[in-house]
Amino acid sequence: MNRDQAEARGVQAYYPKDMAWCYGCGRLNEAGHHFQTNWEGEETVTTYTPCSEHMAIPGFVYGGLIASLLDCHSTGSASLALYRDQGHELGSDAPLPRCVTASLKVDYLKPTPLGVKLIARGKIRDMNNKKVVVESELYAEGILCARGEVVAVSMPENFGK
Ligand SMILES: CCCCCCCCCCCC(=O)SCCNC(=O)CCNC(=O)[C@H](O)C(C)(C)COP(=O)(O)OP(=O)(O)OC[C@H]1O[C@@H](n2cnc3c(N)ncnc32)[C@H](O)[C@@H]1OP(=O)(O)O
Repeated sequence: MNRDQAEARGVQAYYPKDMAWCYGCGRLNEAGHHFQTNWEGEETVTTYTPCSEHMAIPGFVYGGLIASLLDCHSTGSASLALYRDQGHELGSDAPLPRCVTASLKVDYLKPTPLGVKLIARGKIRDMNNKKVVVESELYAEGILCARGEVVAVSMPENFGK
């Protein structure tokens, strides 16, 4: 895969197979959302168009879907940020940093309409070699509908053990 293809596909296209099953962003999870996150300048961006099954109230998106989008957008952003900090860009051979969610906060500011493209835009607010704080805004048709803050932490070798 070359650099242009990498930018089109997002960081999740590079997660190793055993890490590609997340319901939000795992490319191998057939039932999942397949979110894709990449750089746009100094921001990170993830887009998704919810359909009727993602409904909360007729016409409006379920908040849990928004939280999922901000969650995976942020862990993907954290991987991208640590990777760039290590001097790598998508498409290089070095292994990607693996990040999990330690904390997820969402503020729902306005009802989010169904059936239109949602755009999550993230900024790296704080970072060290094992923790990244990502602040994000979620827009629908140019309207700011939600804000998120995620603390993403490098996945320990003994994760789950
Ligand atoms: C390429 C493949 C990709 C692979 C990607 C995998 C697929 C995508 C995943 C999608 C997202 C998910 O759903 S992930 C699944 C949901 N999340 C989980 O199951 C995580 C469960 N929790 C844990 O395993 C653990 O609590 C960790 C790993 C999150 C933290 O472990 P720890 O042992 O406490 O970490 P520790 O070294 O002490 O802390 C490191 C830094 O993080 C801070 N910190 C720790 N926990 C928190 C917290 N809750 N809120 C705020 N900050 C925290 C500490 O203060 C410290 O900051 P400082 O002193 O350095 O400043």
